[in-house]
Amino acid sequence: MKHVHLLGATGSIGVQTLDIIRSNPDYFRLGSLSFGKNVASAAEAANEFCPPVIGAGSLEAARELKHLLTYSPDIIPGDEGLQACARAGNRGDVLVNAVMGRVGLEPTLTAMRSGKTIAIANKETLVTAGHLVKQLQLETGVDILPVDSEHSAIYQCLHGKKQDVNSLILTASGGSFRDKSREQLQGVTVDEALNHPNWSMGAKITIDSATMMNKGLEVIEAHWLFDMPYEKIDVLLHSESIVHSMVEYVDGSVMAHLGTPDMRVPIQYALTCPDRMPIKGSRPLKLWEAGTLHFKELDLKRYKAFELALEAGKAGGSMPTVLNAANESAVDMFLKGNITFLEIDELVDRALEQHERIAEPDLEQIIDIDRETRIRTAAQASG
Ligand SMILES: NC(=O)C1=CN([C@@H]2O[C@H](COP(=O)(O)OP(=O)(O)OC[C@H]3O[C@@H](n4cnc5c(N)ncnc54)[C@H](OP(=O)(O)O)[C@@H]3O)[C@@H](O)[C@H]2O)C=CC1
Ligand SMILES: CC(=O)[C@@H](O)[C@H](O)COP(=O)(O)O
Ligand SMILES: [Mn+2]
Repeated sequence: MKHVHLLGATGSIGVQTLDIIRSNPDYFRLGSLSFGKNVASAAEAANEFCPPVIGAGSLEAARELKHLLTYSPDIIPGDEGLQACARAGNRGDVLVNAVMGRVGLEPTLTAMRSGKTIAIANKETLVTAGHLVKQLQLETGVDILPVDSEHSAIYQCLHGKKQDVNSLILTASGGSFRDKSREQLQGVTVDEALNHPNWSMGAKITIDSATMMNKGLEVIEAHWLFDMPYEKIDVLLHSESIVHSMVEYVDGSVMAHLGTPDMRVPIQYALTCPDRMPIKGSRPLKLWEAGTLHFKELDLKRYKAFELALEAGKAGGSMPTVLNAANESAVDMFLKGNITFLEIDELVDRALEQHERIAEPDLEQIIDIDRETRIRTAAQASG
């Protein structure tokens, strides 16, 4: 029996993780869950799985939840709630980090210190402080397993090997505006941006896919997860999202991972690997139904956010922290209708330009830089 602790249980990845736990009651038990604001969904999940520890986004959410529960778990509000989930249970348990944003950083570090395996969907944590996560992984020896579809694909293609690799090739769908030129992005709406061609995901990552920031964040994520220099990480446009990513080896062989776009596959693999289990309701890939698969080189001028992310990743130090904080802040403002789609890139660009790079920021510095960048980005948008 594997005990799973789930950060972000009410989100897109969280709900699909619960689906896997529900389908395999003999293999998995929920040790704790966290949620932000969605009290109704959290109550439903809690009453079904009865985890003894629950992290709530706020005191108000914690109070509301208590009235809806049919049992009496420990309910801890605020960031301390995420930390309580990260500490709950025993060494060897798994923490599925499916919370959105850099708020996932501290609980990841706490869960690692408490000896948990980390199944990480929360890419913002690795972008913000990849070097700290990596350092702690060396100290604790815990496993960090990818949930993000591209990274799960690469993990499976690498098959435990790191040598003899020419390059990691991440595929990118192109997002909701892939058929538009940069000029045509003037005046696009939030609803249009949220209309991803292949995946149904949370709002923030869907906007990141539309700007192509998502792929930039994923390159940085791959750098840390697979210990791979940026020169050996490529991105290829692939409109069908069937080839989830590839590894090219020194003899020219290319290993690819294929499947229908269904996040339950990488989520479950992170929980069962190296074993595999069937997934109820998941459609196996029929290549003849898919027909032709398309691949195209990425135009950096079209996807400015991707270029900014790549530069920040290569510059290292505190630059990726700034990239992520400015992007989270800008995407939030776009979703609220306060800035235009094209202003997202502009605000991230400005934040990076204004920042004086720190080579090896510690946790305290990272938290400060993250906070200051968000404040500055919001001020610049309204100024
Ligand atoms: N969705 C997908 O298919 C994929 C997602 N990812 C990554 O996984 C992560 C989650 O994405 P996704 O599931 O789409 O996101 P969602 O927006 O659907 O869900 C986010 C979850 O995090 C919670 N949350 C958000 N902000 C806070 C906060 N400040 N404090 C506590 N909890 C919070 C939300 O709670 P509530 O809703 O209750 O407010 C919700 O449970 C992201 O990092 C994303 O990049 C990676 C690959 C694919
Ligand atoms: C499902 C998943 O892993 C997302 O990160 C997905 O990759 C987004 O698609 P694109 O960023 O390629 O549009
Ligand atoms: Mn992805």
